[in-house]
Amino acid sequence: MNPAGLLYPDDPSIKKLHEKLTKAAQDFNAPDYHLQKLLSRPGRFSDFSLDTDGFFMDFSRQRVDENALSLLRESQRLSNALKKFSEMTQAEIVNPTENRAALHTAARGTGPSPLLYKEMDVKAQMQQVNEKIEQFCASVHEGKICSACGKPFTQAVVIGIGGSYLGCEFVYQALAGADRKLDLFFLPNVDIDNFARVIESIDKETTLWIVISKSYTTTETMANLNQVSTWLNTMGIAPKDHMVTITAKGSPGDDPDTPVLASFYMFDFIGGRYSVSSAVGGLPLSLALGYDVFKRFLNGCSIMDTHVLESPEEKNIPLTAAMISIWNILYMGYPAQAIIPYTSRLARLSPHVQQLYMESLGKSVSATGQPLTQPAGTIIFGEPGTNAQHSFFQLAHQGKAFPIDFIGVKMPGYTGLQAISKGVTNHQELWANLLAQAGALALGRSSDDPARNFDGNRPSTIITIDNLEPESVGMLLSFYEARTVLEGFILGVNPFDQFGVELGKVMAGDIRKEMAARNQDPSYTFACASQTDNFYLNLLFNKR
Ligand SMILES: O=P(O)(O)OC[C@H]1O[C@H](O)[C@H](O)[C@@H](O)[C@@H]1O
Repeated sequence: MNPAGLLYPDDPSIKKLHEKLTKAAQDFNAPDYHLQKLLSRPGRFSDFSLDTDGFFMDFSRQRVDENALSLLRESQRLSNALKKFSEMTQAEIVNPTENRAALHTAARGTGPSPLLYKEMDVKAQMQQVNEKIEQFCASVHEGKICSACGKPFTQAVVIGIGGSYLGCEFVYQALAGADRKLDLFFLPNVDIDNFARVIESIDKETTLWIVISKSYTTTETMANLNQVSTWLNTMGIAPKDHMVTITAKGSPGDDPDTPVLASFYMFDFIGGRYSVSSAVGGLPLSLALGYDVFKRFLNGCSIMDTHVLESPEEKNIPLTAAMISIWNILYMGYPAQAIIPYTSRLARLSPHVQQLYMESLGKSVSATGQPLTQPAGTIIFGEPGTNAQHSFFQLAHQGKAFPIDFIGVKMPGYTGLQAISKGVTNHQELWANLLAQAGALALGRSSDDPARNFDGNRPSTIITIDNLEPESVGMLLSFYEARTVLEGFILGVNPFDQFGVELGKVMAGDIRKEMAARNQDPSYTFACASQTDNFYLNLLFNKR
């Protein structure tokens, strides 16, 4: 696989293109390139918006023009990004540092059938897992599988962290309406107050615990598993009667000698942050919302995957979003990107994309280990609108500028009684604000009073989806996944490894040993800890 990309220009044509893009960005310093001017050009809106199957993206308020876009498309071609995306769906090794394929797209049926990888029929294996999920959930919903005291399960708690919870939590919050079958809670953090909050919210007699960990070695998840098991035992409930596991084949959790109600496989060729369409999302979402809802969600993901595979460059929505993101980071110099969904049901989208994007693209070397010309990635953050407007939008309008993805939903989830305030419904008020913010950021407004002056020229994209049905949410999730992967391929980095998270874990292990030694021997003085750690360990143990 050719790893060359904009940040690893191991190719004279890419080097040259990088220079052209740098020069093209300089044009935007001229007054004629202010968004006020760009937006008044005929055809700006229609030429700078795309749609597919109810998913609409308007990038007319991004600081790009045809010249910049055509250069960015060249970067796609020189790095073979779309070709690599297609190879990814066909089980090619796109994760070279771990010598693995990345087959999250196969989990929703995208790619050839049969799809062979390391002598395994990937889709058939996934189908088996999904059938098991369907049967298990039906038995729980019918009360055939029930709690130790014979009552039906009414709640479930996911014990998992990072990719083993964030995507699932996002989709659950997006889709959970009044007709949910079970309430879902999440226990990601090793923080004991996370545990305390969960047990305050559940009925211990009717709660199913879902342990999700690909490696089954993640410290936080294992500590929480131990905490929950110890707690259940003291309540007289055998953990095995209230627990299921989702883990990789051959992990320490894939152990027939430690029985649980049921266990489901996740696969090593699907990374945690890409895993919500596997059993990681499949089991909790099917328990909470029904297996049919999960299938419809997968269908939405697949519609977007197919759009990426089949659309030409100029019509390809995730590709265009990836190119604009690269443009904003590398050439326009913006320090961060915000995701602002105008619906509280998408409140956990930005935390999910934070992991998806920052863990995938926060790299300092190319896919083959060569130093990059500059570190890759950017900071992603976000809150739902209009809340965000009343918190950090001052900075967006007059302080350091950053591009924003505004996300609007045509139909809200709640369709009951809607009061009218100032002549509009709450949902319409939400939309009035979304449109106003994108307009105000782009156009600005001049004032003689410098404190009240708005320069404008601040970029944003508006994305709209039809509703909060599973298909629409699936398309949104898959859009951000594809955007992230394509961005990685264009830059020349590996979007599927995450070695950057390891050092902190190793150092936590050393500190943990110091703590354990003190727990064993109260006179132990943290002999092996650094001067600084010594201070904090004394603080913790002496509770000063
Ligand atoms: O599923 P697990 O093996 O428990 O991993 C959970 C998470 O922890 C790791 O540190 C990684 O940073 C994440 O990518 C991963 O999703």
